[in-house]
Amino acid sequence: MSSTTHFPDANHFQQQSDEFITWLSSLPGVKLNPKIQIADLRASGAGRGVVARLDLEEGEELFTIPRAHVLSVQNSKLKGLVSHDLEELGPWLSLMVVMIYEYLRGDQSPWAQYFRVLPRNFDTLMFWSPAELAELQGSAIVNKIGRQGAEESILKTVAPIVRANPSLFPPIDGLASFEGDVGTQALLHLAHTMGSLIMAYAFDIEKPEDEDERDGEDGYVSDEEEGQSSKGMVPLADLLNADANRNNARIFQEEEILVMKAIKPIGAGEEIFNDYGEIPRSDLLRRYGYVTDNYAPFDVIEVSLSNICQAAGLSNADVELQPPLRFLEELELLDDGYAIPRPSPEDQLTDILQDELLLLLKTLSLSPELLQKQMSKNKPPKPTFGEAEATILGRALELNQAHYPTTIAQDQELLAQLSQPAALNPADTYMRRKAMAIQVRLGEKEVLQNLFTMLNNQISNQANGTAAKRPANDDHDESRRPKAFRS
Ligand SMILES: C[S@@+](CC[C@H](N)C(=O)[O-])C[C@H]1O[C@@H](n2cnc3c(N)ncnc32)[C@H](O)[C@@H]1O
Repeated sequence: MSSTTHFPDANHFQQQSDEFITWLSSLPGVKLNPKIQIADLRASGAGRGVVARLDLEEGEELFTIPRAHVLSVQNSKLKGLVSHDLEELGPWLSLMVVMIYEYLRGDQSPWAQYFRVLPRNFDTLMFWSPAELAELQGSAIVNKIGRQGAEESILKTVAPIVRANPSLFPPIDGLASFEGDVGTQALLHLAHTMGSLIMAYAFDIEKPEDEDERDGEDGYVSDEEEGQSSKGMVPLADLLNADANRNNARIFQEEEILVMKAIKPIGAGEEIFNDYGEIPRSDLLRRYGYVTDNYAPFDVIEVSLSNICQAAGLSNADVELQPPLRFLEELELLDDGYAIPRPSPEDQLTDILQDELLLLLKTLSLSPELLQKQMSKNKPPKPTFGEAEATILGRALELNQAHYPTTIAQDQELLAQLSQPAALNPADTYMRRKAMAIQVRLGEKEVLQNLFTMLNNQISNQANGTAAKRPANDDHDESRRPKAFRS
């Protein structure tokens, strides 16, 4: 969400938008379609956005920004002023250093007007207090925030450059330097601000032949970032909000320019939306600090390896100690956790369970003799999904569910209370974040509930099938049947 509390000098919000557009229009090569305008969407918690003033046709150009005006490592003069090779830091941290530099230059920066429209406070999970994060208890997202890792990277790579060049990075807020505890905290805060802007606003700037995509990451730095295209802040393009499948515009990266075009007809008064991707609400909250119901179809739950092992009766999930795990690890088919998406009504369980998860469940269901046989062949078993596998998965999901302190009904009631206009004051950070956390955990519990229903159906269908085939004198023990999974 972005309301008044997120922006510097929020009393001059409209004036800043106007000055930003005046500045941007004055830059050589920039083209702005007069049919669009920046809108103040703070009342709906969406900060600034771009709306159509008049009807726009599919394919119509909304604006053009030459690559030279992108706030990036390539375009900032910092790279010529420091002895470090900034690009070696990777796309995230190099842009972070450049943004700290440009921000600290104040009015001297070519992007000064741009910084004035960017928020300074965020609802991304990096900034949540332990009490706020407790509202997400049970969700795997809490383990993906990566604050500690981000701070280690900042202190290891960004801080030495900043501290070695005090004339380029003058300390702020009356500080003597970015050294010592206070200086370090100020630098970390600045770095987190820029890191969060990069996470929620930056584009991957492609070399013309690359693909356009925003990548996944923990903290601000992904493991796979080497060799990626660079990141850049694209003025105006990043004022477009997004709302799942409501996207009606897209950026096209050409040789010298970046062009935002309508990809559908857009009516006068409609908001112009970019596409941030099919992101579960947990991850949307982590990266962008907001949620909307339209992202609910992309919700996922994540079942951990340790819950699956516990559900299968293993005493621990230690790869060295558990032969089925060691076997899969050696085949490079073992993960720490497995995401399961929200099923749509037409999905079968096996449509939505990843192959690696099916394989793990199957392997854990094998008798010691059959496991030994597979191991001697050095081949994974065929990942069929029967009653034994469904039972392990169901138990693992029950363990997942037990981590949430509230029920679906309680969450629904809390959310209804918080949705009352009197209860939701945008200036009340805790309540705003709590409302978003409830939507995330409620969505995950709904996914669990759907999965329990599907598992119960699968188990009873299989049991009925087996019963139909069973001879009349069969002494099958009913008590060994799995109990129905309760949501
Ligand atoms: C790329 S920026 C878009 C411009 C932003 N609204 C602003 O005022 O600076 C992304 C941020 O916009 C906000 N945002 C984007 N789409 C939104 C939506 N549909 N509803 C609420 N907030 C949204 C979130 O705070 C997100 O981190």
